[in-house]
Amino acid sequence: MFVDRLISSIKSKSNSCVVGLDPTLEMIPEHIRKRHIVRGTNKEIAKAFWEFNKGVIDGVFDLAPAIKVQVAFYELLGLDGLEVFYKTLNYSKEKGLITIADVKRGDIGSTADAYAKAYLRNSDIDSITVNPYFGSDGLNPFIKESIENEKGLFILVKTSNPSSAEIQDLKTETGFIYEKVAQLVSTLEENTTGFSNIGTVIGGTHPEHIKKLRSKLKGFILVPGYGAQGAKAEDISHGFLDESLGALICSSRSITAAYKKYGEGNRYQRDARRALRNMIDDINRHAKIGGKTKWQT
Ligand SMILES: O=C(O)c1cc(=O)[nH]c(=O)n1[C@@H]1O[C@H](COP(=O)(O)O)[C@@H](O)[C@H]1O
Repeated sequence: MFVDRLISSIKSKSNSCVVGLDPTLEMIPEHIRKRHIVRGTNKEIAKAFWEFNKGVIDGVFDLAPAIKVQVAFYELLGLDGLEVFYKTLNYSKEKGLITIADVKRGDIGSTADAYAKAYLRNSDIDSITVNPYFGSDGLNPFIKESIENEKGLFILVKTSNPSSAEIQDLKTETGFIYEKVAQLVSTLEENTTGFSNIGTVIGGTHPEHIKKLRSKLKGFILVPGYGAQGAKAEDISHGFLDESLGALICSSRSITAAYKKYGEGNRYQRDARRALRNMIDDINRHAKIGGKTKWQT
């Protein structure tokens, strides 16, 4: 089961922090840009992204339990970028990391079925993010493929961005829209004992939402927003249950571009590692259960 693999990775690394690999040209250190980019073609930029990603993975794989790769940054470079997307997932798997392909897919049943098969039958992908806006017939193909392939899902419930309230916080007669989504997810999880393979996404920028929903959800909550978007460890702590499990805290730019804060581009691996260590210490200090911190780092 996906969730067993995830928990085992979290326990072996003693933390729940996820590194996001969302490269942009501006993020790539000078020495890597110089090596690959002459004319600025997609092929050249893709080569630079690959060297950068590989370097970050080499710098953090023994600390982080999981990696999240957001597909948009690779789609931007067409086929050359997509090749790097899949190579990055493959290399992360080789390094023993749980992989989250952040693809945020969702559609009518037949199309959702194709999306679900495309990602959940890929052996380098352990889990994906899913958009629930199509309702249960759009979600069912993802559930089916996740069960058949023992993969995980993270379904968007309350996103981290400021305007998420425009739709997700709208009130219906029987509750807020985000609550309806959480309810729908919990019906999909009905028959599970322990943690479910079907998780959710709730932004760390919305601690009250995490607090309100944690006990109603059986899966892990993927919590983006720590670092660049301003979510704090204390905000996120509501996502943890017994044994400091239940939340996966994700940060992308604050880890991969840490060298811009700490020092030189040619030390980006060391600086990504340092930023991740700081994040782990900070999150673990707040992952308290009954006043006790489970993990000492
Ligand atoms: O599903 C996600 O990962 C996600 C959901 C959400 O509500 N907010 C959010 O920021 N994300 C993703 O999390 C990452 C955040 O990146 P940083 O702000 O650089 O840490 C990006 O890949 C976003 O696409």
